[in-house]
Amino acid sequence: ACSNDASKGDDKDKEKDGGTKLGEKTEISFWHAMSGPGQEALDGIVADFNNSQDKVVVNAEFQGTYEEALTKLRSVGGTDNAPAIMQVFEVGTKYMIESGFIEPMQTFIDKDNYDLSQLEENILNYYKVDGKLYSMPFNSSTPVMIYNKDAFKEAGLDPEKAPQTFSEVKAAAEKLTKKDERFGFSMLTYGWFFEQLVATQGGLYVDNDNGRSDDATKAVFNGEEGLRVFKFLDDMNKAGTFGNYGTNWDDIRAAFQTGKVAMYMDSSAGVAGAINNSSFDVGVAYIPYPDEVERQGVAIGGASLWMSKGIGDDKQQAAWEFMKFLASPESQAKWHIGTGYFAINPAAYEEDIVKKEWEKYPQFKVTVDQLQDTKPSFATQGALISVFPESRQQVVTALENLYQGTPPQEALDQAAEGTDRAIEIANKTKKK
Ligand SMILES: O=P(O)(O)OC[C@H](O)CO
Repeated sequence: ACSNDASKGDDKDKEKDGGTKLGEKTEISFWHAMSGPGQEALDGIVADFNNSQDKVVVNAEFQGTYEEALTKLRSVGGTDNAPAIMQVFEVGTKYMIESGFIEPMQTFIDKDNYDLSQLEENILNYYKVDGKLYSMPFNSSTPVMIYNKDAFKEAGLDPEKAPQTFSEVKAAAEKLTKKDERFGFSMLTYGWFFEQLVATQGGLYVDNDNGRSDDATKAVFNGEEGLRVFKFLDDMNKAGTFGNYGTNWDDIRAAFQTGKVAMYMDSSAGVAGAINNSSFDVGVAYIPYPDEVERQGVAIGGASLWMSKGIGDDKQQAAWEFMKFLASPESQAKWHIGTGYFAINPAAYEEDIVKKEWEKYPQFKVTVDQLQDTKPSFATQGALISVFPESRQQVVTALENLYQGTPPQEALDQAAEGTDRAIEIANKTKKK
């Protein structure tokens, strides 16, 4: 929670939550997990909001990665130390809904008659559960494949034509690999990319329509779609064309930007950084898919904003005002060009600053096209599981094991079994 001189000695104005009431002003805290260009852009928009009016002060506080931020939140959720607003990654959605410490966003949407139709439908579809919006979409991304166009030219590949299928990527990776100098392809050891490579084949992650028709009871990502992904990675790893940079985003991004890797998977939120920090031409492409299937598209990634329950009307109203400001076309235009995250409000794409940026960097538009080309289905809607963060960790371990030599099916099955156990425990606890 915040404190400053103006609030000292005025304890009766202190309300519980991450904020303090300062005379006429309501001060609230906003926990987020944005670093790098995301933090810079976010701080700018928060300052815009604070300067745009004199009733509310928002304090943006960085809490580490999505995983770290959620862990911290779990320890203070529902207490006086909880922030008024928290950013939680998309796979925390079901956990948050069931947490008991949030105020559903729908309450404010209904009260305010807020026009949801101004927001991107694909994004709302991800976050709507039983027709209700529990959190406010904010930073939405999809994965993309980013590549070094100069390296393509040098290897005799067409820099304007990125490889699309698994076999095309593998063949390009062969050509791009230079012993002791450069790997052809890489992917962060992160479950999100695996989830997306399964979804683009129309594959489900868990049963019950990806946990959307009923609570999931079982992982199904170890079927043929998941296996194709693990084999794809295994083939390149064995061929020496795959660079393993572990689990840290900064490491893989640095490897790309210093020319040690020619193609890699990133979030669309990594596009601005890749372009600005590389001394070569950067290409952005759709994520690859297996040759034998039809591409289905991608699921929404990123995070949404949640409001704490029990923090008093003033704080909640202040949080709602800020969320509406964030969703405006002006804020979303700044956010999109500063990061590569989508504009959750597509009217932002009509803003001059976006049009100019797209002319200069057509790479940004690829991310929007990929989302708009996506075929809606339970697969591309993304899975809903209360233990998703735990399941992701299982997939990380499976990928690590794969790179160490565990056969693809075996590595995958272990992750599926681990996920099943976590689901079973969660479902039992819920029933009690
Ligand atoms: O890095 P982001 O914000 O694009 O998010 C990626 C994943 O969706 C996080 O769960």
